[in-house]
Amino acid sequence: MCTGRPGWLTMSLRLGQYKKKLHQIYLPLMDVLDIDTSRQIVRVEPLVTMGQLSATLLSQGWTLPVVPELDDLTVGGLINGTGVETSSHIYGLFQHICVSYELILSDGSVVTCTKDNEPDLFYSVPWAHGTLGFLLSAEIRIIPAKKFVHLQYTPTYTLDDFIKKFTYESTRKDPHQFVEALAFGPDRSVLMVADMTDQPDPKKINKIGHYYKPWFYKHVETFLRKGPSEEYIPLQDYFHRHTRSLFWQLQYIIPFGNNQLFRYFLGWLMPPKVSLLKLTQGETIRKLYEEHQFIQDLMIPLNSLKEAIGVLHDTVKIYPIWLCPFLLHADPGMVHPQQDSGQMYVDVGLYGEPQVMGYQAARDTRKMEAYCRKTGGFQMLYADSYMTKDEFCEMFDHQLYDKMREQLNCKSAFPHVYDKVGRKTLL
Ligand SMILES: Cc1cc2nc3c(=O)[nH]c(=O)nc-3n(C[C@H](O)[C@H](O)[C@H](O)COP(=O)(O)OP(=O)(O)OC[C@H]3O[C@@H](n4cnc5c(N)ncnc54)[C@H](O)[C@@H]3O)c2cc1C
Ligand SMILES: NC(=O)C1=CN([C@@H]2O[C@H](COP(=O)(O)OP(=O)(O)OC[C@H]3O[C@@H](n4cnc5c(N)ncnc54)[C@H](OP(=O)(O)O)[C@@H]3O)[C@@H](O)[C@H]2O)C=CC1
Ligand SMILES: CC(C)=CCC[C@@H](C)[C@H]1CC[C@H]2C3=C(CC[C@]12C)[C@@]1(C)CC[C@H](O)C[C@@H]1CC3
Repeated sequence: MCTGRPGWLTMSLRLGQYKKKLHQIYLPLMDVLDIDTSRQIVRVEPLVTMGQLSATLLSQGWTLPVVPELDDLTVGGLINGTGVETSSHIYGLFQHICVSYELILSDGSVVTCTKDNEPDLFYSVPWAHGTLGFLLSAEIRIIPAKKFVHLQYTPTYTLDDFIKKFTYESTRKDPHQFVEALAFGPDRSVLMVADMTDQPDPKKINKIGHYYKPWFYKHVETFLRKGPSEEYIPLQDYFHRHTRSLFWQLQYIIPFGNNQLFRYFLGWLMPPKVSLLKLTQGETIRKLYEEHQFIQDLMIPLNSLKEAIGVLHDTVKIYPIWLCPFLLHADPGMVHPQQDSGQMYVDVGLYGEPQVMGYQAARDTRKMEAYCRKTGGFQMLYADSYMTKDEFCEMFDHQLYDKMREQLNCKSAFPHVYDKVGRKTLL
């Protein structure tokens, strides 16, 4: 079985060809069920999207501690896959802000698991991609929101200076609420730290969410020339700052999309729905993307970042690179740090056309996957994974997952996670 959500509607690169062979279960569950401000918990159904949830919560003065960026990401996808954002250096991944999951298992029974009640199930759901049961609802933590974020930009001009500042901001004892960086070259980066506030300086307010405003990453790049700066951005605009340009993917789809005239006259049409692009894609465009675009997030220990930037420069040379630190909690499950306590990792996001000569998608992605395993890191599974099953099992800890698959009679009910996300099975 798998969910009946069509592959073109999802925010992953794949079209979900496995769905054709499996029995599809339709789960039209798209409601925000309850906002309990005394417990600071929101209860939601799996098809609730980030755009929908953040708008609902913000109107009441609340927000999720981790708001993954793109509007159409769903709670179900983020729990059964994973989610990360610029507050993750404090709170961890999307799974770490979840308190309970209500699931329907292969035998039709409904169970609610938390870290204290059915902990094995609770810890094995994230990253399992719906191969242990179907999610019916989840309880997620909420925190008070403010109206603006105070965002400070610091350009750096050497890799060493960048690594020093980024590591400091990611690991300091009194951290800023949001930490992010964009690397525009091996030696040119802009570090961004931000905090929520209700008292913006009116002269420094920048409503970056307006359709006619420059794409956010282009705006950030200007600080390499202008030097350090600060501004106040409405919180909702901040949460969805990379949505309008799909990070920097829109430049390949609409190369003139950031042109001032285009933005003023037609900017309100942006971004095109990812689902519409997927639905209308066609085989030629799909192949072009597969062969000429490298879209991957590598989640590696922070102390490997300097080396990783060098390796990525030699292997794919794609800029900007999205850098987002996150705390990997020492919980059981598919991903955990190599030490007994939480460890700071960094999501290294590459979304673009490799600028190296002779790039070959399968060969070079496998090279990056091998490098990722070597550092003790892992790959985000919305993207294409070219690993063999043995390599996949080396990257993701299958101990608890295998135990739960056995215990819950999953083997005849759901495919193995590798068979859902592995590129080889789609060829
Ligand atoms: C574009 C869009 C934006 C949205 N934005 C928001 C938002 O900002 N905030 C928010 O909270 N929600 C939002 N939603 C979700 C919306 O609130 C829900 O879809 C809502 O349930 C729609 O109500 P409806 O009357 O159309 O119900 P329907 O879509 O008809 O039904 C909703 C659910 O209730 C079930 N249901 C219906 N009747 C019964 C019955 N008699 N017994 C048992 N179950 C039943 C259906 O199976 C379905 O699961 C949005 C949805 C869309 C499509
Ligand atoms: N900032 C971020 O963190 C970003 C994250 N992403 C990634 O995008 C993906 C989320 O996209 P989205 O379109 O929301 O999700 P998808 O529909 O792509 O779902 C992702 C996986 O979760 C499973 N799943 C979804 N809902 C349920 C459910 N109710 N019960 C059981 N399994 C379920 C799906 O199973 P099935 O195949 O059976 O449908 C699928 O394997 C995640 O993998 C995430 O990591 C992408 C961009 C940014
Ligand atoms: C911030 C994190 C962790 C990830 C961001 C990933 C996004 C940049 C990609 C997620 C889904 C991707 C898709 C495309 C572009 C890049 C993403 C938005 C396309 C729109 C590219 C054009 C194709 O025709 C369809 C793709 C669908 C998925």
